[in-house]
Amino acid sequence: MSQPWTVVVPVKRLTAAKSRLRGGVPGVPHEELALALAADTLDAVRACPGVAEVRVVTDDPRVRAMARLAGARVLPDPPQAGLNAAFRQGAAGAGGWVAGLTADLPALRVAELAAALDAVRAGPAGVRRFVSDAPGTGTVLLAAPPGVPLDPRFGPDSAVAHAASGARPLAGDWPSLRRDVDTADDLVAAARLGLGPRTAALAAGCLTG
Ligand SMILES: Nc1nc2c(ncn2[C@@H]2O[C@H](COP(=O)(O)OP(=O)(O)OP(=O)(O)O)[C@@H](O)[C@H]2O)c(=O)[nH]1
Ligand SMILES: C=C(OP(=O)(O)O)C(=O)O
Repeated sequence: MSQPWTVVVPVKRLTAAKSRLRGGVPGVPHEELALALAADTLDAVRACPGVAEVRVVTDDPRVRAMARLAGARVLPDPPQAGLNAAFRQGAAGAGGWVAGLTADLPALRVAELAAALDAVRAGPAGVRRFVSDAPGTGTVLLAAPPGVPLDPRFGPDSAVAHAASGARPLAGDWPSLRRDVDTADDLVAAARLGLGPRTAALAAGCLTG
């Protein structure tokens, strides 16, 4: 069997996470919602064939507990260093195939993640690959083959930044993987695809649109 994947999932402190979503879903406590988005994302990653290890990088005690229950290994955030440093921390020493995934994919289908990871393996040797988000400007997944540093460039316009750094986009039809949730409208779009159980239990009845 070919080498399995390590998937790195950074999660911001819940008090600061998903600030663009804050107040966007009336009646739903914001930190519970941010936690549910991450929990549903992690459940899909854990269930994905070929994923041997999930590493959650966080400083948040509730996220830490949730991630451990979900079977992930938890690493601390490098102090004040931000998202790309969190990805680097998580990827350090992984050895084999490594993917970085955002934690805001509550509609994520296991089969779509598996298909994306398979497409990375089937592609050109030695090349980093990424999956852009639904609008095409951001990144939801960045993957590196064994021996190639992940070299994350997440942040504003990260699709362009990843391409400029030599990573190549993956073109698959993976709506649930590309549906990251930054705003209330994004959550409505994710609900149309089908939310994971944690997010659905909290928010499904509170969404309009
Ligand atoms: N560990 C860690 N994770 C981060 C950090 N910044 C962002 N993330 C995570 O990276 C992923 C993508 O980030 P964003 O989509 O910008 O999420 P966010 O920063 O919570 O959202 P906004 O506050 O609205 O920008 C999410 O899973 C965040 O939880 C960080 O400094 N440390
Ligand atoms: C973190 C990213 O963006 P957003 O916050 O828009 O999801 C990104 O796409 O790299």
